[in-house]
Amino acid sequence: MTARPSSSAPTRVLVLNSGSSSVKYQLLDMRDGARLAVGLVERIGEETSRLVHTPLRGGGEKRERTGAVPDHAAALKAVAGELAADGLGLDSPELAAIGHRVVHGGLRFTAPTVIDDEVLAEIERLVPVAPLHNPANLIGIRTATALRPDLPQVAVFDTAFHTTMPEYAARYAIDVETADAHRIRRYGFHGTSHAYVSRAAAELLGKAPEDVNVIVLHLGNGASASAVAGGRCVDTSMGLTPLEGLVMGTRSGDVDPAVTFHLVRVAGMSTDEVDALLNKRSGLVGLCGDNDMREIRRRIDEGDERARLAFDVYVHRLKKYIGAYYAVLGRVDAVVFTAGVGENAAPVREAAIAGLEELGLAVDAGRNAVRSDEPRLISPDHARVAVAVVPTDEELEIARQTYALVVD
Ligand SMILES: Nc1ncnc2c1ncn2[C@@H]1O[C@H](COP(=O)(O)OP(=O)(O)O)[C@@H](O)[C@H]1O
Ligand SMILES: CC(=O)OP(=O)(O)O
Ligand SMILES: [Mg+2]
Repeated sequence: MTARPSSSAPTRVLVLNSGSSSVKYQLLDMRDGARLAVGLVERIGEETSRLVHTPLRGGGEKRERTGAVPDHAAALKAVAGELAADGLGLDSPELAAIGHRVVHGGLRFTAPTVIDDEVLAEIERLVPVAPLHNPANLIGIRTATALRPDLPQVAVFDTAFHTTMPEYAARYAIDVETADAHRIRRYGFHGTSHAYVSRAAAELLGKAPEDVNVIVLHLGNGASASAVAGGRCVDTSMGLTPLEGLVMGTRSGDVDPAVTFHLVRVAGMSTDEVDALLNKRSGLVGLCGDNDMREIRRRIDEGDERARLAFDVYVHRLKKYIGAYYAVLGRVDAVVFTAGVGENAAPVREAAIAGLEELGLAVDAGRNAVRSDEPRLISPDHARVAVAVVPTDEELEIARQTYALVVD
């Protein structure tokens, strides 16, 4: 920990990571970074919502509840109730702040920020460029503020880490005046994860972050790649919104922009319908009906051709970005896999690196098969470029940034 308060000051931080249909949360004690409770509410808005709450201190039992949770506000109230039942409630005087993941911070927010009405208004203004995420983040902030109006509420932005990108990487090749008038540029997302994982990868290599160049592949439901040179992001695959780049669970990633005009002009779809198609009915789910890589692997093992094609499209895109960012960086020290798919799906890692021996990249089958929560190398000994798996921890990183801001 960078900052240490006086012995009587509150030391706990609650982190809320509100996604489009889920809320993940962690309560941490920042004296040592220990997690006191973790949990998630998923499938918010459906009949089959599920809350899983795990207290790690205080002796409470892990609990799972199912049944409709209608919206994010209800989800957060349920979370507050679970924490209170373990004596870890939001009314605790030990709570120093609440840290919120905010997906889009535009050009203005390049660092963690204490939220006031004006910051809230700016996050709201950015809703059109993060339509699946910023509305959920706003509900999280408003609900938490209503429960503890006296506490600092801190926003930690997905976009912040990417603000170091050079202008030629951030700019789209469209008319400059139009782009500037509407603030159209590459912003990039998952930055908290890319920052945390690139630093942890340097540590795994026994080097300072300033001395290493890494390609980070964050493969969760949303997925993005980044090229990080000496600790600074120099390019990333997501753009104005979290729709561009890699193939994702339900999002298309890169498509010819003219696909949109074609669907509007020729297929007669509305703009909102195309938006929903590309964000919610594309990617793995659009290709084969499933967005969970576990299910896709199971279907492939049964000989399912559509699942095979979905996997191949996913891996092909990933391989293209590895090659592109290799070229952008010039020298690569490590290619690092993280998030749900990256940490768990050995066949994705194997297939993405296969055939890249000329680039000094290879995966050792035995190492790749190991399951672990620890950062680890999966490349063979003496490989020119390391290939690694580094579990991400966006919540810990958000807690650290939140706490550092409020104790100073
Ligand atoms: N054991 C596993 N094998 C393959 N894929 C997995 C495994 N566990 C999780 N995943 C994948 O990880 C995805 C979720 O990743 P996660 O990083 O938790 O996403 P998000 O934070 O965007 O909700 C799941 O949809 C699934 O595809
Ligand atoms: C920005 C983004 O895509 O986030 P998530 O992976 O949580 O959907
Ligand atoms: Mg995630």
